[in-house]
Amino acid sequence: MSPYQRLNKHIQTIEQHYSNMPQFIQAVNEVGDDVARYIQQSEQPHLWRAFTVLTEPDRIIQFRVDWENDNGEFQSNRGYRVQFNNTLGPYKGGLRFTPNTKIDELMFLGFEQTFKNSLTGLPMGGAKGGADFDPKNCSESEIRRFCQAFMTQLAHHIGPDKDIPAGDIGVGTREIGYMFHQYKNIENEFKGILTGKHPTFGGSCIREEATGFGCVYFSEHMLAELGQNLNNKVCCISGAGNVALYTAKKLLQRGAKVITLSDSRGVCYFQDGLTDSDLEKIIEGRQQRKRLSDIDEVNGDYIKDEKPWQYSCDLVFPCATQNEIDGEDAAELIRHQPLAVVEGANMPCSDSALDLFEENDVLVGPSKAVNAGGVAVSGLEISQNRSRLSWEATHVDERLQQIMKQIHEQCKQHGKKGERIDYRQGANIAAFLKLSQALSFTGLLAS
Ligand SMILES: NC(=O)C1=CN([C@@H]2O[C@H](COP(=O)(O)OP(=O)(O)OC[C@H]3O[C@@H](n4cnc5c(N)ncnc54)[C@H](OP(=O)(O)O)[C@@H]3O)[C@@H](O)[C@H]2O)C=CC1
Ligand SMILES: O=C(O)CCC(=O)C(=O)O
Repeated sequence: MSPYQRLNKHIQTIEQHYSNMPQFIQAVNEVGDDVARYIQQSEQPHLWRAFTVLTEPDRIIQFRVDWENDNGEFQSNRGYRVQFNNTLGPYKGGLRFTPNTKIDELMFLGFEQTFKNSLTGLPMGGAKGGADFDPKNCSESEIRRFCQAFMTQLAHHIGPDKDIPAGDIGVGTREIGYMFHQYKNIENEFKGILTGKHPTFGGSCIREEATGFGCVYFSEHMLAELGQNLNNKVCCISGAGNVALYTAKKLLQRGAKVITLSDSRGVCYFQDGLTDSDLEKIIEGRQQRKRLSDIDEVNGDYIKDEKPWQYSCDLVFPCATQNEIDGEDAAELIRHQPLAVVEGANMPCSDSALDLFEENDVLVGPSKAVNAGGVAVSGLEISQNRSRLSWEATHVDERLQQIMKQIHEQCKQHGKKGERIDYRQGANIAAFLKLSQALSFTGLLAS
């Protein structure tokens, strides 16, 4: 059997074994296509074994989270941590609190995180976790009690040399603060067991902004390859959370025009462009846990049940959630011939959307490269915690810019297809080669 056939057989095994995990299979297939082609073209058959290791999680942890609501009633939720792969360093990746959080989602995110973290060049393995908890329907005290109960269980499984979680959807600086405090209470130790902490107690400057800022830095490198820049570019952003808002902030600083933000209920359209003052109000509203539709006095029109993909724009920044651009949305976007889709969220484009973008020559910046700035600054937070230092914001931002530049370089190096750069292939192969090289020294690849 050729290595290519063995690899395909392995993908089939994954599809059978994890048949109830469509998002995980989607992510594995997406990387697997590029890896299989690379193995065949480079005639390095031994590498297929690395892919089999990298597609099985090291560990899946599930626990019950019991917490008390404001009526004094006990509630139970499911908490998870998928420790996907620690070849390059301690497990690292965010925690997500949404009512729909399930293992499938965390498996795909842990798998992607392993590849993403490898691209940063920092010593971090990949993981993802969370709970099927809905902070939107809870009071602040209930959220705090949930975070404490969640950490009481998670604390058994994490540590500065073991696994260092951070935030993701539904988990921001405030929730990280509640969980960090609980860990201290349990262990009586001030340890860097979470990143995304507030800078007053060990968090890194710029971590909150890092994912969004990093997306924009990456998009600037993509545009530079086309001899263009961000000035006056019309941009559609989805989402109105951490990634979306700091993407918007940096885009405004660069002279771009942002015409949309959105949430799970609709889109806010800014015909004349989002202003700094609109953005400040939205960031403030978010801190008060307000919905986008409830934030008054901004110059945008909120349109219920609509997505941002109907508007003509130069750049598309999906920054909300996975598979938020399906084939139909992609067809709608293509009508306006955008220059690029820059994936701020993890895996925001469905397979059919990606196929359509490729057929129509729309560049796609893949999430594992584009949004790696967040986890990269988390990596810098770990370094600061280890050395008991706090770096200035300008220093962290410079490091972030360097890291995004070198991620773009890796995509370019491994993604060249004639005159064009296939960023997805570039990111997948660069990450795979780094991981497989490290794995080759562990003895696990011996055949
Ligand atoms: N935070 C980080 O540092 C990083 C985040 N990411 C990824 O970026 C994406 C956004 O995360 P983040 O900004 O942190 O999360 P937040 O919780 O801060 O914001 C999420 C935003 O997305 C919207 N949203 C969530 N689900 C849906 C949906 N099904 N349809 C439409 N909109 C939706 C939310 O709207 P609503 O309020 O209505 O639910 C909200 O506006 C995720 O894919 C995450 O994994 C990637 C790298 C790092
Ligand atoms: O900062 C981190 O550790 C997590 C970031 C994250 O969850 C992601 O990159 O998707």
